[in-house]
Amino acid sequence: MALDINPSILSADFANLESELAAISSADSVHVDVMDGHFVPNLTIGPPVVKRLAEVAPIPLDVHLMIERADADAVSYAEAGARSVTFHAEASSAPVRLAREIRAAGARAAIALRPATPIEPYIDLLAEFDMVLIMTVEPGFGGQSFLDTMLPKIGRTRKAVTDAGLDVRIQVDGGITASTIGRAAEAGADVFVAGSAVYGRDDPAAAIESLRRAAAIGIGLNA
Ligand SMILES: O=C(CO)[C@H](O)[C@H](O)COP(=O)(O)O
Ligand SMILES: [Fe+2]
Repeated sequence: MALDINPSILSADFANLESELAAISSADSVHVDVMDGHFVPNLTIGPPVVKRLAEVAPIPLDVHLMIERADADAVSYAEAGARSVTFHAEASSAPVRLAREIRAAGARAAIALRPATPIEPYIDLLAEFDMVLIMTVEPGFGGQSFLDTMLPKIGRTRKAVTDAGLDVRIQVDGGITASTIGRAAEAGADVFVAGSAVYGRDDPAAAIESLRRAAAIGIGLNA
């Protein structure tokens, strides 16, 4: 099973994003947190900045939308060049239609669940998605502690994906460090977002490698 490490630029230096992207070129994708100040109490960037990031990034963009107007605005991030566009289940009134629109615009579609949102209502929709994001903190800010209480939900999601024979990635986001990533991998996650555990370190490339090793150990591989 491939294990992807996606550093979050939420913890990067926003005045030097091009060099911050170059520093994580050994990662699988760069995680871009889009916040609108309504769905979450924080405000970041929008489509024009995402478009420029896609033009200069050495690796693909994994865009995580924490926006209220997901149904209206998500497609513009696919058009801006994101490889994958993740919208929140709580923000969409028509998640199947929106996933199809994102895919039709050329990106992968993913659905995110806040900690209090169960996976069960979405199990029958999984074939419409390329990835599910299980939030392991309340969305809005970097640097929070990993919620171990999300491990059973990761496990139930892995079981549903396996039982249905689907090729759907399971991403975790929030509080991922070399100490927590193994538990998330063991529970069934295979795409790991890490902000402060990469950009909060002196050597982001070394931090990515130690996350890779710890994730592999979590699923019993000797990396
Ligand atoms: O979506 C997010 C917050 O809502 C971020 O991607 C996440 O918090 C990354 O930061 P850290 O690894 O420091 O927890
Ligand atoms: Fe995120």
